[in-house]
Amino acid sequence: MKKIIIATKNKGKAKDFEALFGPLGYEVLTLHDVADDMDVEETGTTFEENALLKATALANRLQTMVIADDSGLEIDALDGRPGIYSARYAGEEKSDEANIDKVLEELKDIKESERTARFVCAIAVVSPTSEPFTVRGTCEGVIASERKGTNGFGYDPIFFVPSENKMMAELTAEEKGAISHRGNALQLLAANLDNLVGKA
Ligand SMILES: O=P(O)(O)OP(=O)(O)OP(=O)(O)OC[C@H]1O[C@@H](n2cnc3c(O)ncnc32)[C@H](O)[C@@H]1O
Ligand SMILES: [Mg+2]
Repeated sequence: MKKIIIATKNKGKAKDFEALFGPLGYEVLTLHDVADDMDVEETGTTFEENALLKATALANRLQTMVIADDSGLEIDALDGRPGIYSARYAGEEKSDEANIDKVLEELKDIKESERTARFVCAIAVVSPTSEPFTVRGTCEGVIASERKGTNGFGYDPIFFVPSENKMMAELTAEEKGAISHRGNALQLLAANLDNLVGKA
């Protein structure tokens, strides 16, 4: 089976990637499988820079092609926050629950029509034999005032997707992949994925 290595430790993200890559015939491996000790500091100022930092560190170590995803939630009423700080918005312990609580508190006086937001996902592809590059996907939505749904991860329980009339956390991984920022970014890669990975 063809393998794709993703420089992530986020199990929710890995599940999203499995739903996206599985049907294309790929087995998904993550940092937990190939370099459990690795922890790359996300010092970039954009999603793209951070995705490149994570992918480059692992590609250098393994000397093979890897991809990384840096993603987050941009809320218009918060001037784009939490943005690249989405994972650690409520503190370094990276708690999805605390992050959601913080966002809901900050938006408590904001009316629904002004709660627009988008998920952003930058995927970096880095290989020892070709130039690194990134693609970006987005997904527009509205921040709800309370949690609903148990699928997905991160901010999915408060992210309402108008096109589906559901919260992101109410979608199956497959349904999410069809409309999500991650799915949209991957669409841009899919055409030349086999060329990038080889047929191994
Ligand atoms: O860096 P890695 O190891 O990949 O894992 P991470 O969780 O730290 O990932 P990021 O640095 O890219 O931060 C992304 C954060 O943005 C949020 N996020 C990204 N994509 C999401 C999605 O599809 N659904 C809900 N929240 C998402 C969530 O809080 C993530 O922790
Ligand atoms: Mg991270």
